[in-house]
Amino acid sequence: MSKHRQLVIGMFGFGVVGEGLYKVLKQTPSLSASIKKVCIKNPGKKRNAPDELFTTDKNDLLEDKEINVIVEVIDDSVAAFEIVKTALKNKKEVVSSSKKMIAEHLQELLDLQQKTGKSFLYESSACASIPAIRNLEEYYDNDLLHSIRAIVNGSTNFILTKMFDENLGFKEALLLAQQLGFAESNPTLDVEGFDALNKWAIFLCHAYGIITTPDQILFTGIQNIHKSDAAVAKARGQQIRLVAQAKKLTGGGVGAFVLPQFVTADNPLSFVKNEYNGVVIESGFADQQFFYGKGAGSFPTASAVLSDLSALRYGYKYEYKKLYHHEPNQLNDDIYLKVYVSFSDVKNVPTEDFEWIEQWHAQEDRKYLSGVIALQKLKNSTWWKENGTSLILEPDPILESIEERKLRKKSLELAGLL
Ligand SMILES: NC(=O)C1=CN([C@@H]2O[C@H](COP(=O)(O)OP(=O)(O)OC[C@H]3O[C@@H](n4cnc5c(N)ncnc54)[C@H](OP(=O)(O)O)[C@@H]3O)[C@@H](O)[C@H]2O)C=CC1
Ligand SMILES: N[C@@H](CC=O)C(=O)O
Repeated sequence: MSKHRQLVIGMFGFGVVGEGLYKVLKQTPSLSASIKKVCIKNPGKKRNAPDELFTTDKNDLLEDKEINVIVEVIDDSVAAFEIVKTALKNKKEVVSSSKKMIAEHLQELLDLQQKTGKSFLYESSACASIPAIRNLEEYYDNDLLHSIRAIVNGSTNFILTKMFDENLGFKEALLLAQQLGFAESNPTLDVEGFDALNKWAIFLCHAYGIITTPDQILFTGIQNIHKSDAAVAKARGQQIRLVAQAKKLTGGGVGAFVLPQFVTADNPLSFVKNEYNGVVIESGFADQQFFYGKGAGSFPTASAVLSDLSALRYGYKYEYKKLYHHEPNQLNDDIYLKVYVSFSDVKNVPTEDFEWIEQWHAQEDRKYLSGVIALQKLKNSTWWKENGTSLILEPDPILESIEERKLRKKSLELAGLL
């Protein structure tokens, strides 16, 4: 693709992101990109654009030879995959925001890119305005990426901020997130952690060359966080955030999960509020780096789509360097997690599953404990998301081995001190 190539865009979707891109493109004439046609679902809706721009026939875009780029920003992951597949097969470049679709079809999408040789870019799909994917792909093109911790869902971060900093109720906060265009059409995807999980599957591919499906990663959302948990966080001088985490393990592989976590005041994620996202990277020689920006909303998301369009003019493609040019990593679930669990009845908590329990607290109607449990045990059970039980990771939650602690315990027992 030459530097001066005109981008003729066929866009699917004219909602929060699509309309945002339409407005943003109008203000960016230097890009030499124009939207020729927009395919939407409901023809009866009033649109802030000329009627003749719209169609409900996908072939008006997919079969139009003049259209060389398809922008797919719809809220239906099944239809989105069909659109992207056909567009690539029809030799069009594609830009997409649909993280659910991408995470669920990563391998097929990789194969299609190899087969068709066409670009498929999706910077806006994870952390919206933060250029995280391209940085992981290009800048951290080595094996020194020790860990990534990130807030990748704007809606849940917005809800936590409104509830715990501004005393709004959960429903009120969620409604606001919906009205502001941050939440998914099905907000359960945000609240119960699916959206963060999908984004994390995309990050794992670009950071570590791991191709996984969302069902292989331990996760939950913010649905079970209780008022008493917020009180505990406050008393400790900490914040609760929904954190996605991945860490290269000394024994090999990468430990990864998406769970609520207590973050200490010195953790950069503690000041990420509202719909903002944040990504903390620990790497070999640079030590710690922090990326921060809006993770949801019309213009912030459109800005990332715009950047992908701009990259297309220069023929940019993801090379999936960690996957194709390095030894790809594997997920490794053989780790232990330091967890806080709050509950109303201890019979709902299998305390025998814990390696050890460090703290017990019994308040009037709500109790909590802090202890260490194997990640596998959480993955193979559901007690920690049922019966109003709330599980939150402690700060710095990963233990790669518990052997040392076990040995210490054994020697204390032998010395008669336990
Ligand atoms: N909102 C955000 O902050 C962000 C959203 N995303 C992702 O971007 C995508 C779009 O999100 P958003 O704009 O918020 O969603 P909206 O619900 O605001 O808009 C969805 C749009 O998709 C259209 N649509 C749905 N199904 C079809 C179909 N089969 N063919 C053509 N058009 C269709 C709808 O048409 P109609 O108007 O006729 O109903 C609507 O215009 C989603 O995948 C979302 O996860 C990614 C990052 C941030
Ligand atoms: N629903 C998503 C939108 C952006 O990806 C979020 O809240 O982060």
